Amino acid sequence: MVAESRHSRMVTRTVDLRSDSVTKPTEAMRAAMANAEVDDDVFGHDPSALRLETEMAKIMGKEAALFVPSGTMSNLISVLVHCSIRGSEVILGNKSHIHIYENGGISTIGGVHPRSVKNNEDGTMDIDLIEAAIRDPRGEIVYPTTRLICLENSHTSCGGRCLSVEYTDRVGALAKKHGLKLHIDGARIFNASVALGVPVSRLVQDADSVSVCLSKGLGAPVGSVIVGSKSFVAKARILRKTLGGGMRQVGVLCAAALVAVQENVSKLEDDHKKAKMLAEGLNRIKGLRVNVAAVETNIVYFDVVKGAAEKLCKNLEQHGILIMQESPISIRVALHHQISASDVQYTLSCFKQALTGEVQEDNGI
Ligand SMILES: Cc1ncc(COP(=O)(O)O)c(C=O)c1O
Ligand SMILES: C[C@@H](O)[C@H](N)C(=O)O
Repeated sequence: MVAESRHSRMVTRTVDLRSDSVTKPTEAMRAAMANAEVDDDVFGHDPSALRLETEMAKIMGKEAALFVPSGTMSNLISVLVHCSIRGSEVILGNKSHIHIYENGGISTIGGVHPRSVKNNEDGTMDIDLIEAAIRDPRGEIVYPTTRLICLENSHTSCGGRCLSVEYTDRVGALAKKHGLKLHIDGARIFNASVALGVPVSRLVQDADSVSVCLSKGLGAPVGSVIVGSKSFVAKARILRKTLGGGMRQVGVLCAAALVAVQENVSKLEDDHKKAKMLAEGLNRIKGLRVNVAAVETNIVYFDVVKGAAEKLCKNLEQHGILIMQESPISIRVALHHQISASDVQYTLSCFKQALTGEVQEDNGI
């Protein structure tokens, strides 16, 4: 515990807003892990993995599903299955997680060429710019071959903004028109579904594959799931093994994930409300700038007007507030089911103290 100077409060709690990937397994998840029915999943016999995959395929409205150790691996496998022929190209957002935060794996491991299109502030890419990025087959002597379009919903780097079902359907229609496949990085697709009030299966209806993170807002300790057609998932299973992602008694993890899916989807709306509450509070603090209207789910980006984001993060850490610096002037916070309304109020008081010197006692409730 970091002792504060006598002019301010002792640190009374830790509020971890670095990401929604930081949650700890609940008691129910730990019990499920301890009692999980397991077998060898490489042989396709782990009953808890099969149960989770069956449930996720049903929820997402797809034929099949595959448990994968991480969202990065599930995106990589999905792109590589769709782009299995050398010289393939994928159209994706210039701010997409696949393009920015996955070590360029689709190229360095998969040999797939990325063709980035500018992301708008709302996470979309202009449909006409996507169509313009599709390679003309007549130029095959010099061009890669476009085989896939990737969307991200909700969009992490665009502040957790949601792609509408209408937009997704239009991109799906464009992909079909050109004989392309559509993959959705749905790390937070349940957040988008809840925020839009659209069933998750409808939101991904036109997608040939979806990567769903169980370890983000759903709160599972580990893992993602790929959903798609039976033939797609069969190929994904082989590639998962190739990449070293085939695991043995993985039911221990899948049992926790099943609890997460059953218990935490209903908590996402509350995460969004707390994110909005935090954004509104931060926007009232002199020295911070927040686009409150852009907060649609559990992620909030904001600017430190005087550009001292690193100093502010360090100051807040001394009060037990953990946040993610995005740039010299911007910060990101992500709400999750283990952040209470009281934590939000405590966080706001710590920001206020750090920026204005005003100290408020933490009443701890
Ligand atoms: C949109 C998006 N896709 C994929 C990932 C990768 O997930 P993982 O961290 O499990 O590899 C993340 C990480 O949070 C993400 O935000
Ligand atoms: C930082 C990023 O890679 C991670 N996916 C997150 O949103 O926390």
